[in-house]
Amino acid sequence: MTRTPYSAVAVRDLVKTYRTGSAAQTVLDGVTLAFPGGTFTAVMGPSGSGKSTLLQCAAGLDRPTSGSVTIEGTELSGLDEAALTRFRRDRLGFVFQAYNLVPTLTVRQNVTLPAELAGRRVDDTAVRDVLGRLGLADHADTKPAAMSGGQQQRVAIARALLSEPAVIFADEPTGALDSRSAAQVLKLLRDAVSGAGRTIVMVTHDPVAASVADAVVFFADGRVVETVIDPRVDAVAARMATLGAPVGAGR
Ligand SMILES: Nc1ncnc2c1ncn2[C@@H]1O[C@H](COP(=O)(O)OP(=O)(O)OP(=O)(O)O)[C@@H](O)[C@H]1O
Repeated sequence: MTRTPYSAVAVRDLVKTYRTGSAAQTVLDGVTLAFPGGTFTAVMGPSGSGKSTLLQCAAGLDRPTSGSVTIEGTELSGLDEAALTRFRRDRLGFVFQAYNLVPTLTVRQNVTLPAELAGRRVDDTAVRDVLGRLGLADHADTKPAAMSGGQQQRVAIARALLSEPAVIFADEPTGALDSRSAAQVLKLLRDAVSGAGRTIVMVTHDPVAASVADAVVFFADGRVVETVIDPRVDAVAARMATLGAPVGAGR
């Protein structure tokens, strides 16, 4: 059966303006994008072009100045702060460059924390299954400080996957990793889309990471300049070069 594509995340006419004193900077300048359900999209562009701001607004971590964000049919501007926090916790997963693990908690405690905060029962079998799939079966009782960057990022992915989120937002998830760990992390994200039907939106500077996605959205000066479907590493690198971005920055 062919699945009908739908927009898991849709942003419309998104504008974000920052004011410092009397100066105003428009960081998102009327962005309209749809991220289809069950797909993996990379967002690329020069430093300062607005990628992280887009991700933060699309994920309900920041409010746009104007425009709308709809996730799985829910319009975020209609939610007050408490409802937005609940929505993020229940429906979204996050993976950041800085893994954001709690250092005093074990791997098992870290990955079950969002569910526990949400008052949901955590199924032990599901925890074991996810840790096993991510190659962390022997680390359930380890604390993050005793793990490599690649392992810590896999814990962050396990934490994101355990809540069975509709959408996973990732900001430079491989930015701090060596190429071997980065490849493992990208494969796990790819499998979450191809195997489990998750939707992923990932900001990256790395053409290799972007080539794992189904599509790349290129940003410049707060606007979408191009979308490439089935991206290849060389084509992505070439497009980034024309946008004046240093390719593979941060790696
Ligand atoms: N809270 C804030 N207050 C003021 N300006 C901000 C704030 N957050 C971001 N900016 C500005 O918005 C612009 C876009 O930032 P953003 O982080 O979205 O870019 P980016 O494309 O993700 O960059 P990078 O690739 O370097 O991470 C930058 O000029 C930044 O200084």
